[in-house]
Amino acid sequence: MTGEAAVAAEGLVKTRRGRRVLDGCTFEIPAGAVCGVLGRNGAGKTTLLRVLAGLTAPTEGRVLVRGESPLARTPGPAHLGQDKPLPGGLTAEEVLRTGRALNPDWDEATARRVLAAGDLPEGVRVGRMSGGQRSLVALALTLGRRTGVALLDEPFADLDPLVRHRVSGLLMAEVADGDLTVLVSTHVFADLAGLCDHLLLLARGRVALAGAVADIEADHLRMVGVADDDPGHLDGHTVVSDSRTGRQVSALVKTDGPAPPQGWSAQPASLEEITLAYLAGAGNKGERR
Ligand SMILES: Nc1ncnc2c1ncn2[C@@H]1O[C@H](COP(=O)(O)OP(=O)(O)OP(=O)(O)O)[C@@H](O)[C@H]1O
Repeated sequence: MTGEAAVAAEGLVKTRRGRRVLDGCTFEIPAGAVCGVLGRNGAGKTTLLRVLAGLTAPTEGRVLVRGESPLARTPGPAHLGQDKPLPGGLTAEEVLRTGRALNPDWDEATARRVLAAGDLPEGVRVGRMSGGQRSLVALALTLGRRTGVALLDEPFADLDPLVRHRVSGLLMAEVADGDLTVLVSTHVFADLAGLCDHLLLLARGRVALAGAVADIEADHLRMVGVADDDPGHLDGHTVVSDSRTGRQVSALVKTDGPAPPQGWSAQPASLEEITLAYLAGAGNKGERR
């Protein structure tokens, strides 16, 4: 594990009630990346983001955020949890004032840009806001904390489409402008498309796929051909997931060579196709890879 990555994990295990909910995760995310964290329900995304935020310690292995253990960093990385706790009696303005008072490296301009994405009514207390409006205030409070790494757990879940679009644009601008790395978990593929240049896919607490989106796209193909048996490998290409109609097989493969096998056609696969193939493949072919 190099200290140069913005976020890194090595052999990370987290057990809950004796069960390994993170099971040997190793990955590195470079500075300046926007990394989508994907996985099925219960895959371990929230647990991973909480470990990276320093809110809970690894059971085994270690994580580094900007070269340090998040447990040793004060303040820890900016983290937006799914519960988004906020004092219901404060207005958005008062929440930002509190953020400013508590954080020496407070970034008022960014916090205000996030709030402005939602056209919030003035003077309304957080407790009387809609769910989406409250989420936006929580996101403003999180991104106002200039810690270099933002860990966002389903930040878009209850934002309307226009606010999602604006917040995505704002995140990309923040990353392009400065020294920020973002990890963002979501179940909605459309939230990630265009926003993320890196991907971390978790399946049952393990890293199923990680890396730069461009590399992942370059490394996978959709191959179609005829086969009698389920293909585990196609001339060295590793089958991630396949489906069959009669004898015709359509396989999503991690390509290890330039040419498809004789009689098979190959075409590029979209990131969504690749991700879905890994999610499907992890359920029934995990041992084969
Ligand atoms: N405090 C806890 N005590 C016991 N088990 C827990 C606890 N927190 C999480 N888990 C378990 O850890 C596993 C991973 O949970 P986690 O919330 O990290 O998944 P997730 O990928 O974020 O899921 P979702 O997409 O549904 O939010 C689940 O099986 C969950 O039941």
